[in-house]
Amino acid sequence: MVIVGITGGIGSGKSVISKLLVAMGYPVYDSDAEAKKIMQYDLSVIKALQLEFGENTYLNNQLNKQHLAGEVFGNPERLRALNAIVHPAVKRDFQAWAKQQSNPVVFLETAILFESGFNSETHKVILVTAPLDIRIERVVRRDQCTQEQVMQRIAQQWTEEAKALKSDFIIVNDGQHSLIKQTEKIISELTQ
Ligand SMILES: CC(C)(COP(=O)(O)OP(=O)(O)OC[C@H]1O[C@@H](n2cnc3c(N)ncnc32)[C@H](O)[C@@H]1O)[C@@H](O)C(=O)NCCC(=O)NCCS
Ligand SMILES: Nc1ncnc2c1ncn2[C@@H]1O[C@H](COP(=O)(O)OP(=O)(O)OP(=O)(O)O)[C@@H](O)[C@H]1O
Repeated sequence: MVIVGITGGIGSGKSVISKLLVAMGYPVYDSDAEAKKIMQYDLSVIKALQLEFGENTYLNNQLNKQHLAGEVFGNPERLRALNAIVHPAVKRDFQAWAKQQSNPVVFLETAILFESGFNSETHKVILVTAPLDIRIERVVRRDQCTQEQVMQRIAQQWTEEAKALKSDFIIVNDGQHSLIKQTEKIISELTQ
């Protein structure tokens, strides 16, 4: 089985590529979504988060995302503490998921593949890129948040240049290049 990482900064278009791959029949592990599920049901993770970030980390038993985002995205030390609680559980969950897959090519989508060290799980990496101003504009529209909030997250992520050096394929998602053609070309190389 070939495990292919899909990475790229916030708003680059990873989820769009993942949706294309799912439509083409490939299994994709969505780390953001799975991390949220783990933070909602894994009792040891829940306890550790409450201890570190206070009781209001959960409101009516639901993860208080705004509270956590406010705590960590302007504060690298607090983000490290959050990552140290959540990432090991996500890694275990991904490994269990990968074992259950029968497709010879599967994908792991995460914005922070290299930052988190999850690239140790992958054989190949696809980097999705888009100009910074377009990424910010897309996320502001998608999440109804401010430019500053997007910039805070970008500040916690590697630059595209640093990620490109460690990636095998690059998909340019600037609205000018066909995503389907670029994805199909990569799939044909991966399956050759
Ligand atoms: C703080 C939380 C609750 C905020 O939730 P929210 O719905 O606002 O954001 P969401 O999780 O959908 O992430 C959106 C984007 O933010 C960026 N981002 C999220 N987590 C991180 C992180 N740890 N480091 C850097 N950027 C991050 C990514 O670009 C991601 O795609 C959430 O981001 C979180 O729990 N993060 C820590 C877990 C994590 O690292 N998840 C990502 C992959 S495992
Ligand atoms: N080529 C495009 N043209 C127009 N809109 C786009 C394009 N690519 C992505 N978008 C939109 O931009 C937003 C960000 O894309 P997407 O959610 O795929 O990014 P992401 O890399 O998964 O972000 P995150 O790191 O936050 O999870 C979404 O609302 C998406 O629909």
